[in-house]
Amino acid sequence: MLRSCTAGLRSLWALRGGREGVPRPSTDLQPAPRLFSAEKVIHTDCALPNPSWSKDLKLLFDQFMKKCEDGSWERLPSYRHRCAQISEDFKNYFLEQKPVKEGRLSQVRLFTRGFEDGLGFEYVIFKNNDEKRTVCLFQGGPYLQGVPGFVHGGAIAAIIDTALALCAAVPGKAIMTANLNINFKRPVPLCSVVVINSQLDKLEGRKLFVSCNVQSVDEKTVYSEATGLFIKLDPEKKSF
Ligand SMILES: CCCCC/C=C\C/C=C\CCCCCCCC(=O)SCCNC(=O)CCNC(=O)[C@H](O)C(C)(C)COP(=O)(O)OP(=O)(O)OC[C@H]1O[C@@H](n2cnc3c(N)ncnc32)[C@H](O)[C@@H]1OP(=O)(O)O
Repeated sequence: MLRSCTAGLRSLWALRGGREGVPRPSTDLQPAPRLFSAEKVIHTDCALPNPSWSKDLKLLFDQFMKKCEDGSWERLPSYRHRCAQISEDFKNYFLEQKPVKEGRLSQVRLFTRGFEDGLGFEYVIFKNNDEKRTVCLFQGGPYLQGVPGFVHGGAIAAIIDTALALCAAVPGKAIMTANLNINFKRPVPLCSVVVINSQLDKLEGRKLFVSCNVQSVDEKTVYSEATGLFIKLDPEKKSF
């Protein structure tokens, strides 16, 4: 399975010219890339199928897109580079936030979107606002290997953190992970597809308590279980 995955990815890499910044092939769902002249950054929604997606991932994606039709679920777009609104939300909380030199701004990438198609994190998150839960469909590519043949625990933690953050996210508010607890129960095979079901368990002042499980597509295997605590940042504390 791993061999076919890497062979497919090699031809994909060649197809894409094997270089950074090449936009994904367009699909009906994909918005036209926007080019910001100041930073020359292409904003492409990465939470859409690309040729590296396995049959399982595409099938599940289609099933969830159907659930979106009545408005109960929504697909959350995801961008490799800076998202203006999120930057705006966080800007209010950080004093003189210039951790990255102006010239390197175009290199900044969301960690989980920092790999070429199919090599790292391929995922899409769907949210049900009424039920306060999200479902993340995740395929961990060959660059995420830890123990041979399996996804690195740090990569699993990163995708869990992302899934939980988006479950806890409050529009227009900045939140950060304060605590993340993971029980790794079974190793996740590289290039397989797993489903991360997250839910908001409790809201207590600025604290958002969330939890999730990571399951196989057939729901027979529970790979991990996790809980997270996210804190809404306090504008009064503006001290970072
Ligand atoms: C997260 C982004 C979501 C945005 C989504 C929108 C669009 C999508 C775009 C991209 C998706 C990206 C998703 C990526 C997610 C990645 C998230 C991260 O990894 S964040 C990075 C890791 N986290 C940090 O670096 C945080 C470091 N810590 C802090 O900065 C601070 O500690 C704090 C968490 C900000 C809290 O500090 P603050 O001063 O504001 O709070 P208090 O200390 O006063 O605490 C308030 C309250 O909470 C309790 N608390 C705090 N920490 C803990 C803890 N670790 N365990 C338990 N309880 C804790 C504290 O006791 C207080 O409780 P009470 O009020 O009852 O006294």
